[in-house]
Amino acid sequence: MCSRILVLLVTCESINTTLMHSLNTENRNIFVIESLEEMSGMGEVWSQLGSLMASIMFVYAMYEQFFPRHLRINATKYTQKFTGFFYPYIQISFSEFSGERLKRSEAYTAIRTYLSANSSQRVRRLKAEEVKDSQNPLILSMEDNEEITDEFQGVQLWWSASYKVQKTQSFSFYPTSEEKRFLTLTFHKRYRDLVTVSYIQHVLKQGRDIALQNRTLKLYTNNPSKDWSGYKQTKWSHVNFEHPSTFQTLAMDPKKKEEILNDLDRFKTGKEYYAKVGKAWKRGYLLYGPPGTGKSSMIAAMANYMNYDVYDLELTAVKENTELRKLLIETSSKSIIVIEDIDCSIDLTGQRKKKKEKEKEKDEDEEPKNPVKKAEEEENKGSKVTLSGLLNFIDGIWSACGGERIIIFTTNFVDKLDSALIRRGRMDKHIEMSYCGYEAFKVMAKNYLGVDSHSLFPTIEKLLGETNMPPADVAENLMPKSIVEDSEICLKSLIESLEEVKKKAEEEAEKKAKEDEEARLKEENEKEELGKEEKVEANGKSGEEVKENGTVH
Ligand SMILES: Nc1ncnc2c1ncn2[C@@H]1O[C@H](COP(=O)(O)OP(=O)(O)OP(=O)(O)O)[C@@H](O)[C@H]1O
Ligand SMILES: [Mg+2]
Repeated sequence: MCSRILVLLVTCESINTTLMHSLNTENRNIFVIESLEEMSGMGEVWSQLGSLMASIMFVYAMYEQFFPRHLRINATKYTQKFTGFFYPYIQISFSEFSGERLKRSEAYTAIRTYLSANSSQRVRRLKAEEVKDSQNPLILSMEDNEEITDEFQGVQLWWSASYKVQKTQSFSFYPTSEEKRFLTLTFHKRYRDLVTVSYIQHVLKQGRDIALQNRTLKLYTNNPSKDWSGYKQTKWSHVNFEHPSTFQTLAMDPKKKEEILNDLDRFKTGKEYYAKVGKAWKRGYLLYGPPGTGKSSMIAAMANYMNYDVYDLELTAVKENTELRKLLIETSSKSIIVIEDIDCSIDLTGQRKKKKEKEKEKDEDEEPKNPVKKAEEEENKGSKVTLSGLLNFIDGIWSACGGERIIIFTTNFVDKLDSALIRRGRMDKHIEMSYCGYEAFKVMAKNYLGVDSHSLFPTIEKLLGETNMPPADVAENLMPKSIVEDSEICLKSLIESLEEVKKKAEEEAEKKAKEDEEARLKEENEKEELGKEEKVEANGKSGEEVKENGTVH
């Protein structure tokens, strides 16, 4: 008995780590069962065990109390060396906080996420925690002192969660204690290289990927620069991005859709490729087309597909190029930066300038304004972002900070844009969002009405070929207006609208042809008149010449 106590005394420092794990191994179980079989009866076993425990507690308390600290440290050191001979496992611990408890360790968070994805089926005692910014508001992780067995390339590893309580050093009437949580990975020493080189990387990557998958997307918009200083300074405000548009719901030519999806896939997995060719890991899309053709819906579908945040940049609220750069630096990677209606946002063609000048003239003619209001207006007008500033924003040296970003411009009038802005390399892919074709209609009919085919489809196909109706209008017609409306009523309503649009277009075309004809006739008349006048003038001149010379031919 005495020898048992001594052995336990020597190993008591490492009892938490070693014994916990050893008890789970087969050998230890066999040892315990054999020992129990040796004992004559259960009562005897319990009484012996009780006295043994009491002795251990007593000796351990004496040891803690009276053994000098430096000797204890040495004892621990040698104990660990001693147990190292017999204990072939290595342990790595990952603390919850790194440094001076300032920042939560990213590795800890990633591992916890990885384990929570694995633990919910295997562990009996689970802890539910509320998490922010995740699609699953509750995550389940293993309770303290639980253990999960994981397998990697045929090797078994064990994860356990535990904590150490530390008394704070500060003087206080209410002494508090801090819990230092950590996760411990245990594995056989012969797999040291595999675990440290590959397994940990694998766990961290998986954990980050799961977190990315589960996070809620954000929609950011830039604040005016007067809000950038002071307490709670933020350049971007955000809300959760919950747009339901996806590539399934987006009505467009299937081939075009496929092409865009392939392009996005290539971009997402192209980190090495971009590094190899020496390009910043970003891609620009220009979406152009008439209103209501799905440009904004396409952006939302892209964000949902890529699982990227959206930064909706309102250029008119940005005063200078330097502000634009600051905003760019504050964006995170895995994001889509959007500038909608780029032609209206910035002076790209000089038109806005002209408009401004006109406005100014108009203002001058009007009565004098309240000075405060005038100052406010001046401030609002004062966007000095230039084309070169915007070009730098897109592909200047700063744009490479962070990587994995998509920049999207949308416009209704692609011809208005400066060619420097939309050249390949800046806007790598130009996507035309056009009026609703038959293929796009079929997608919408499936989404809105759940029908793949109908006897009215051929009529609609013909009418769509003869008219220009944006998908937004088609969608409006396909939406049942009451609970009793069925698909046939909706399709008929669409046909009516299409016929109306066709009639309107024909009338307009007629009107235009008439106007053109009138203009042509007017021009011809003017030319004729001019010709007549010239003739008269020429005749007059020749008469005067005759008078001057005094001769008649
Ligand atoms: N291609 C499409 N597929 C599915 N729905 C569409 C499509 N285009 C438009 N819609 C519908 O029309 C609505 C308006 O479309 P959206 O805002 O995407 O058009 P837009 O091209 O951005 O217009 P604008 O140029 O005026 O900004 C959407 O909410 C959607 O319901
Ligand atoms: Mg839009």
